[in-house]
Amino acid sequence: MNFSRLLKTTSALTSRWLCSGRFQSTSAAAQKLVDVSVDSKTGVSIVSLNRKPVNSLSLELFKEFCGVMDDLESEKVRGMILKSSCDNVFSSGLDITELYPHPDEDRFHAFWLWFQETWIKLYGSSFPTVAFINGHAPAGGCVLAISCEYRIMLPYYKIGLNEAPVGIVAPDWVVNSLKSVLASRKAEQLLTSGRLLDTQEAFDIGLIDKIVNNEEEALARSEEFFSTFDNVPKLARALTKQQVRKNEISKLIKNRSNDAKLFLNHILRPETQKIIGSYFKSLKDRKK
Ligand SMILES: CCCCC/C=C\C/C=C\CC/C=C/CC(=O)SCCNC(=O)CCNC(=O)[C@H](O)C(C)(C)COP(=O)(O)OP(=O)(O)OC[C@H]1O[C@@H](n2cnc3c(N)ncnc32)[C@H](O)[C@@H]1OP(=O)(O)O
Repeated sequence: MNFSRLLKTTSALTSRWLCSGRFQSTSAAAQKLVDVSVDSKTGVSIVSLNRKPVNSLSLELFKEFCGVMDDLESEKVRGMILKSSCDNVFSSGLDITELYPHPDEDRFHAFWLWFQETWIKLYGSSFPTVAFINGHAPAGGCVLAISCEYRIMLPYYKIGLNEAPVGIVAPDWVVNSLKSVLASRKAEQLLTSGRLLDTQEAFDIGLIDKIVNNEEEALARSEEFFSTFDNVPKLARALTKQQVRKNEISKLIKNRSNDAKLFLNHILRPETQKIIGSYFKSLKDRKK
């Protein structure tokens, strides 16, 4: 089966969840969680995550984001820049309220499948992708950034995969995305320590590609990246990218339901609930 078909193929169980209209709240449908605009100078699409205050990643945001990715694929855009509309935060990662307290099993299953779907569409997109990390990008926020091809970040923010300190093990598709950016040893150090790096440290180890001081510079650096493909036929570029990334994507596509079940079981364990609960409480207490 060719890769484009594989990307569209999913198990019957998975498609039942992805296609069902369940968990579509009317207020969420009315509020735009993902904004899209086009840079008139360059023809590049700018996709801004817009779930205030910190772009925590909910089921509704994932669904809307996947719809945007489908539109960009069919419009055959020149490139995409992923950024945030929230002050100081690119994305604060998975919405912890999807995980705690004791989530509804059906909703969590759907949530996890849409998280996978987001990764598949972003990591496997045919067009070039840049993450403009214009704020903190912990955990799931970092996953979005490393799924893009190129990362540009503002100074003095934090990025990393801080799951281990809260007793969580990242799934292999997340680990492998990180290993597609960093050498295996660096990826292991980052994951096992769960340390969040500041912008300069992230640049020094190669987690990000450029540091910029403002959005104008970010757009200019993104344009330099996109223009490296100007003389490459679009289809050849897309197929080559997908050739490089297809093993990881195929592995997840074949294992989606199982991956979701594994995480559901893990999240529902009383010990995990307890750890996430105290972590969430500490987040809330910080401001008191
Ligand atoms: C923790 C359990 C993890 C379970 C994961 C399971 C499997 C995963 C394995 C790997 C795959 C990748 C998945 C990763 C998991 C995650 O993404 S879990 C989320 C982890 N995120 C974080 O640890 C970041 C937490 N947030 C912060 O550190 C800060 O909020 C910030 C991003 C640095 C911003 O700081 P700022 O001062 O600007 O804002 P506040 O802290 O005041 O936040 C405002 C408001 O928003 C609430 N909030 C923040 N983050 C989240 C979140 N991720 N989910 C839900 N709510 C969040 C915060 O509590 C404040 O609420 P208020 O006090 O009621 O106003």
